[in-house]
Amino acid sequence: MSLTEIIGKIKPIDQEILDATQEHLNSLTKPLGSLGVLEDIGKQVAAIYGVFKPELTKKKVVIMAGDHGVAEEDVSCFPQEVTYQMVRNFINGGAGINVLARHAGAEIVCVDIGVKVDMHDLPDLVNKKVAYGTQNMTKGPAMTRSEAEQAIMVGVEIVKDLVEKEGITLVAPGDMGIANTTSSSAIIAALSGLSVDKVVGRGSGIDNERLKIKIKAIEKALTVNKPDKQDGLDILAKVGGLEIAGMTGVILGAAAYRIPVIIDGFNSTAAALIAATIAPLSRQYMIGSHLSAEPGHKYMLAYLELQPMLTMNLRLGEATGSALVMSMVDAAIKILREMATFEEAGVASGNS
Ligand SMILES: Cc1cc2ncn([C@H]3O[C@H](COP(=O)(O)O)[C@@H](O)[C@H]3O)c2cc1C
Ligand SMILES: O=C(O)c1cccnc1
Repeated sequence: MSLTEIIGKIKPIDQEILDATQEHLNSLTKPLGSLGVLEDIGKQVAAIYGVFKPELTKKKVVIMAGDHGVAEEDVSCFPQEVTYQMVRNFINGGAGINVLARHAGAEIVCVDIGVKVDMHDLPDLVNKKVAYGTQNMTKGPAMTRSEAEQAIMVGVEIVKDLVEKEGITLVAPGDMGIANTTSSSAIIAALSGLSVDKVVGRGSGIDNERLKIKIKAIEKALTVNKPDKQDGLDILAKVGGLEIAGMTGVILGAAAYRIPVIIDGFNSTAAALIAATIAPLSRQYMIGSHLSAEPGHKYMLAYLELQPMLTMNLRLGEATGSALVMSMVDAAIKILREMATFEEAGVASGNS
């Protein structure tokens, strides 16, 4: 399937189910709207599935791992080897996301979409390598347009298989790629026109001196590549990353195959920005999770009109914030299925 076909497959969520679910929520034993965002999520999820009282979710975290050529500009405080070392950690079950996914009752799949080295000794790692890392975006495009498209399709195909073969009903894309906050900052700067110093942050924890280097690198990448803000694929190819492209594919795949997708922190929201630029309807399938400590994240969420449910100073990525809100999606569904109406419970309803 091509990217154009996938975009064409994305339809609006089911308005009739949305309205019927709203009516059902209004009939439950509570003041109107008093379960707030939980009601919004319940409605959205029902309308995504096109099912009045949906079943509980089968959840999957898809971690995309890729390296960044721009790492050679000294923009991160960790060496690039950490990308593949963390991949090993994901497979062995020891990373933050492994713990939080287990806590949420979700499974994990880890995909090598662009790590600089091969890891043939990890049979559980899904090998979908598009390239051995991106090029240094301060010197030219990070990827070709065709590589970016190929990496998006990796994410799409993975979600398609998970939906069709494993019956998953909820997905969260996660990231691993040293220096990827440099790319994500460039993406929001390119799209919003905000100055780089507003949207940049310390990523994995750089000091003031490196922060200046990082700002310069992003400014240079934008000047050298001149990404077209109307063209999501152009921005992605020029200043994005392979794992960001893979996450964009997971989001577009979720929208095409009609399951909700939880958007995590700075890097997965950068992927969501690209997805929404390429296919605006995909926005209807996104659920916000948390507000990252990375300062540019609030601009991304505002751009997408996504509401973060948690503010916990998380700044890890890997879909850790998404894993934390999975139980809220389950809770929203349980409200739809299990809560009594005024009539059933013999409770007098109010009048406004
Ligand atoms: C051990 C470790 C585990 C991580 N898991 C996610 N990230 C996150 O931090 C990195 C981005 O920060 P920067 O742009 O400053 O390099 C990415 O790998 C991202 O996935 C990690 C980073 C580290 C060091
Ligand atoms: O918010 C995130 O996802 C994030 C922030 C810093 C570093 N890596 C990821």
